[in-house]
Parts: sequence; C-alpha cells; structure tokens
Amino acid sequence: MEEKKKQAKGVEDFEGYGADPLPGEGQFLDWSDRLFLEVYPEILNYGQKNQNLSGAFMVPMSQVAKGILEEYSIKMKNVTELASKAMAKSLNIKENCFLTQFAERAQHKARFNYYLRCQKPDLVLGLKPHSDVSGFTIILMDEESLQVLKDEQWFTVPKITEALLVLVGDQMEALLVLVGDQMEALLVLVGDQMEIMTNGIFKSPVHRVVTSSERERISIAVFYSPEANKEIGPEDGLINEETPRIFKNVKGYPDIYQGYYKKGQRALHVAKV
Ligand SMILES: O=C(O)CCC(=O)C(=O)O
Ligand SMILES: [Fe+2]
Repeated sequence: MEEKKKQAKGVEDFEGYGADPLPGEGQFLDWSDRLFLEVYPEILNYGQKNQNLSGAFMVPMSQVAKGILEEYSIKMKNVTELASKAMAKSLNIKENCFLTQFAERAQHKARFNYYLRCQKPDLVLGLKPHSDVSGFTIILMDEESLQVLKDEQWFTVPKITEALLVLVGDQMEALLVLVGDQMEALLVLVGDQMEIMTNGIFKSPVHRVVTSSERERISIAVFYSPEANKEIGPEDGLINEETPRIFKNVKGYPDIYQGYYKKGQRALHVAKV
C-alpha cells in the first residue's frame, strides 16, 4: 500500500496510477484502482519519460512489464486495424475509411482496472454508468460484471471463451473476427466517436461495472481514438436521402466529453445536427 501511494498521480490528473479525477458535485467515486497510460503514439517515448519520472509516466515499470505492455500494445494495434476494416466492410463502405478518419497518429490509451472486493455491492459501483469517448474500446476481462444498458435494463456481458471479438452495439450483435492464434476473448465496445462516424448506425452503449463481495476482478481496456485534434464526421457513404446526416463534423470531441463525464452526463447530443 505504501509503495502504491508513492506512485499515485495527483487527484486532478487523468493519466497515471490512482482513482479517476474527483467527480463533480453529487457524483460518487468509483470502487476501482486503476492505471491509465497512453500507449500509442506515446509508447515510443516511454523509456525517456519514465527516466524523468514526470507527469503520467511516474509509474516506474520493470523491463519485463514494459516488454509485456509493448507486446500487448502492438497486438492491440493490429486488432484495432482489423476491427476498423471489419466494421467498414459490414456497412458496405470502403475498407480503409475509418482508418483514414482515425489517421496515422491514432491514439491508444490503456486502462488497467482492478476492482476490489466490496462489502456493499448493492450500494457501490466499480465504474459508474458512462459511454466511452473512444472510437471503440477493446476489453479483456477475467470475470463478468460489465453491464450494458438496453431499453432501460442492465444486461451483464457474458464472458465468452470461444469467440474472439464481439461487437456490442445497440443490438448486442456478435461480429466474429479471428485474431492471430490467440484464443482469449476480447470485447469490442463501440464508443461515441464511432457512433458519429457511422452516422448513428453503430451505437455507443451506456455501460457500468458492478462490484462483488465475493471476488475481485481485473480488466484491461484499450481505448482507440482518432488522432488528437482531428476533425471526424459521418462517412459520406452512409449518408443518403433515406438516411440523412444526423451528426455534424466535430473537432476536439474528447474535451467536450470530459466536461459532461465529470457531471455523470452524456455528451453525444452536442454533435447532433
Ligand atoms: O472493466 C470493464 O470491463 C469496463 C471498463 C470500462 O468501461 C472503461 O474503462 O471505460
Ligand atoms: Fe467504459
């Protein structure tokens, strides 16, 4: 515990080790311990930043841990490319169109969540209801507890061992994609920016994590987002007379999102036409 405290980030910082920044008035803290790191494109600078022990990279990592993080990040980069293409294909639009919107310096941020056992699981959440700001998020989990809101009801996302990639949209459809020879189940959760780029066809679901008094849980979420300050918008190929544009082109959406997230609110309406 002492060692953990030494590495903790400031209460206002987002990146680094510790709880999320203090939420706005009337909001609760989440029952989780997490490490949040930008891995792409920043991973290339990781060693340097680590030596300086500044900002988000105050968490010293062993060479082994750094190696694993690098390897995982490279694999995740492949998965995001594969999933971006699969999503475009499923919509009958150009395979590379989403990759072009995410652009060369697309961001990958990894969040390592550790949800401790909780004495009052009926009163405390591991993560409050939210939608992700990302284009999409790839989640690896060891236990169930992630829930998605549909028709005002919470559904627990099952832990699947056979499937490799599952897309949870509004319809909880499954999209199976083969990722190398790895048999770990990965979940792809659509984020707000993909809802904008697909003109609302893929929905960014509201989700939360519940706690348990019996078991702890670990998950790794990799948030894949367009390059910083890149304007994004609905794909031309998805707009026609029958399905008119419902979202504007937007720039700097993550900043707008953060303001609403702190208040426990969604931000997507600001991008509506
Ligand atoms: O722990 C999980 O399964 C989900 C985490 C999540 O929703 C997030 O980090 O945004
Ligand atoms: Fe999330």
